Amino acid sequence: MSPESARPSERRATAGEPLAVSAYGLGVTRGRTQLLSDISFGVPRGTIVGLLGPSGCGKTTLLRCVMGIQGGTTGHVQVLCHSAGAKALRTRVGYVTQAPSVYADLTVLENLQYFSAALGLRGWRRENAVVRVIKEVDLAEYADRPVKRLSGGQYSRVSLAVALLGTPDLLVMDEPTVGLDPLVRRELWSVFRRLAEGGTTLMVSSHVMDEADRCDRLLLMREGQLLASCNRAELLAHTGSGSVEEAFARLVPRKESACGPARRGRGAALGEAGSSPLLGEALPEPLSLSFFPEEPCS
Ligand SMILES: Nc1ncnc2c1ncn2[C@@H]1O[C@H](COP(=O)(O)OP(=O)(O)OP(=O)(O)O)[C@@H](O)[C@H]1O
Repeated sequence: MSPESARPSERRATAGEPLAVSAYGLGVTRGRTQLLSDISFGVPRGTIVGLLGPSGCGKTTLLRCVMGIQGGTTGHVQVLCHSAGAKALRTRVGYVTQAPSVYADLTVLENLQYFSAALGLRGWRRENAVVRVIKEVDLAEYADRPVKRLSGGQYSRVSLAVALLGTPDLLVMDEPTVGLDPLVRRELWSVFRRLAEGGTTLMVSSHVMDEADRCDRLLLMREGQLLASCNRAELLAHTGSGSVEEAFARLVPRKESACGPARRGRGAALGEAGSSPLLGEALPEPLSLSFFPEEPCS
């Protein structure tokens, strides 16, 4: 895998192209706790969007909303022109959860055959899908090895291979690189970039801010709220920062965005400045840049 292939393209969506994911006024309440508040953003197709924020800020909850499996939600989430969780999305959206979702006692091949059968693939379609995903994640030489005898990075690639079986248009990944060493992380990001170049849209969560360098666009979160929705260059320019980590720190205490008011309207992050559900402190207006005219889904 070439390191060059892992470079973000800063790709921008073509005007008029429907977004892969759009969220408007998304909120999540569990019991008396508000986990997400008034989150709005758009994900252009064929891009890698990094969902970044500290542990516990709500990344998993937000990704579960995109998958349509989160309870207690308000607002709207559209995925590939369907409501999140719609039956039509089953083979079009892949989900890599934080917890391992493959069988440790089975080999790579057996896992892939099992999950492709569960997807309804039969005969040559199943065989083709298995061969394709093994190639996509570079696991051919480990195909006959039980998953429990793989390294952390190889294990993550098996989960990714399972998510790719249905040829998803959107891949949602919850901290896929957590706990992996820098070289393995780099390899995985090369796989993500290759997938994006092939047209797949990727939403990848991480609490490691330097992973932002690998993404086309960023969603920065804190305390259940969206701080920013823009690309890395815009974020750095508008906060006058040298790194995403510094930009994040600068955004948190601000009451107003230095780049002017966040845009409002379709496709913009619409969150209101207000009270943090978890800390009770005021959070700033979200920084919301470079939004695209969205073609309505027909
Ligand atoms: N069912 C629930 N009821 C109440 N609170 C919950 C529930 N599920 C999660 N939470 C809380 O919601 C907050 C957001 O959790 P979430 O798992 O989405 O965060 P995260 O950013 O993905 O964290 P991490 O990076 O550690 O995985 C946390 O404070 C968590 O304790």
